[in-house]
Amino acid sequence: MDFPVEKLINAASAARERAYAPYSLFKVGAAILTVEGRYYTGCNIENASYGLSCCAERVALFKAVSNGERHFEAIAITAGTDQFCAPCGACRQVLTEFNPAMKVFMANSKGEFRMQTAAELLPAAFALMNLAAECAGHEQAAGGKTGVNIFEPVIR
Ligand SMILES: O=c1ccn([C@H]2C[C@H](O)[C@@H](CO)O2)c(=O)[nH]1
Repeated sequence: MDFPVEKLINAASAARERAYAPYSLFKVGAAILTVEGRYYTGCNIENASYGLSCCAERVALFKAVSNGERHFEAIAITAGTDQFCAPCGACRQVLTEFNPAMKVFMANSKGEFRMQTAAELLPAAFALMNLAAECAGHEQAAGGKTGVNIFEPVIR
């Protein structure tokens, strides 16, 4: 490992302290690391309208993307429990969008972890290429003027 996993897990643990989880009382923290070595953290943020709650992983990733980041190396997740905290299906999809090879460190309260890549956690993910046929139709309808190259990944 060419980066300190402990540091990433510690950042996730610190972010967890700021979780807003008055409904589930289940606090989660996440920390995502860019390929250039920058860290962004997130915690889960719940809502009285339960379904609007957002997971720690997506908060961390969206903070990073909105700050101009697109290239991610790894993410750590902890719920401060004995179990290694695994990302939910929605978060797996969102992580995979930016890097299927992203290392996902699922940590427990002791700082121990299990690691799998985003692609291992979400095989056969829905992706940009699945939109290709549909996008091609739009491109044709627009007379080839949408400027969207559907055959180039958006993020690389
Ligand atoms: O990986 C996970 C799993 C769950 N949660 C949040 C969603 C909800 O606020 C609470 C209970 O599911 O934990 C996360 O933030 N990340």
